[in-house]
Amino acid sequence: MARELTPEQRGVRRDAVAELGQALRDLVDAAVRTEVPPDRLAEATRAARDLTGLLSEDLREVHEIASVDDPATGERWYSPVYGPGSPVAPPMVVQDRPEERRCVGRVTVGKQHEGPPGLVHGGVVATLLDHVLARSARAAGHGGLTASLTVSYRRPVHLGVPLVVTGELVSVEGRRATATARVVAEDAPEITLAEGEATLVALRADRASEVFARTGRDVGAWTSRG
Ligand SMILES: CCCCCCCCCC(=O)SCCNC(=O)CCNC(=O)[C@H](O)C(C)(C)COP(=O)(O)OP(=O)(O)OC[C@H]1O[C@@H](n2cnc3c(N)ncnc32)[C@H](O)[C@@H]1OP(=O)(O)O
Repeated sequence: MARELTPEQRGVRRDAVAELGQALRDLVDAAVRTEVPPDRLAEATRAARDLTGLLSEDLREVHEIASVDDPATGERWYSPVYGPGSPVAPPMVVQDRPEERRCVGRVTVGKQHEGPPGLVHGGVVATLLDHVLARSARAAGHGGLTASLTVSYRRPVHLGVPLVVTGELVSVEGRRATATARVVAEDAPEITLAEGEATLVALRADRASEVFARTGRDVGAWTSRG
């Protein structure tokens, strides 16, 4: 069952969700970096279980869209990439530039997303690329699901370094769009650390109704506009 909020209630809730999200990201960072003794870990475990109990007093079913989200535009407050409320999002801050068919993400990746020591996990790099690839197409009016994604890892991507992740819509043919993306360090933009290319396919309206039926909402953002 959808939980409808007035715009004012949604604004208040979004602020609270973002504050909790930041507190939880700080907690996750501390959890993966701590070297406190086992008795302090046990104490933290008890506190974490208490917190889970508090938040579990009212939970959404797994397909239910959050009351702070806007399914028509596709803004997700718990997105694992940019969601202000997500404890696992880096989070990337993304600016849409539809007039340039581009979007630009800024992010600094922390210890919880480490792969090789001191480096960002390759799957996380692919996730960041996937997001700006799909988003550059969406921002230009060609929303779709990622049908294929290729990633080339050119240089190691270090933790704790401000990154710029840029996606660009290259072409559109019917329901199919092609986009390219790259990751650079903010202070060395001429060196490509990783790059990606994706085919995004907009769902036919009848297929979208089927795919998103379990949300119980009208989800328009991944559907063909044609
Ligand atoms: C503001 C917030 C922004 C948020 C951004 C969110 C980013 C998230 C992006 C994702 O991660 S999406 C999640 C991962 N992707 C999926 O779950 C997709 C799963 N796959 C499918 O649902 C279907 O395979 C798909 C919708 C992609 C295609 O099914 P269709 O039945 O619509 O395809 P169809 O066979 O009719 O082909 C339509 C066109 O797409 C092309 N196509 C289909 N699959 C392809 C493929 N794998 N590679 C390349 N092209 C492909 C196909 O050739 C054809 O081209 P043409 O129209 O030119 O003939």
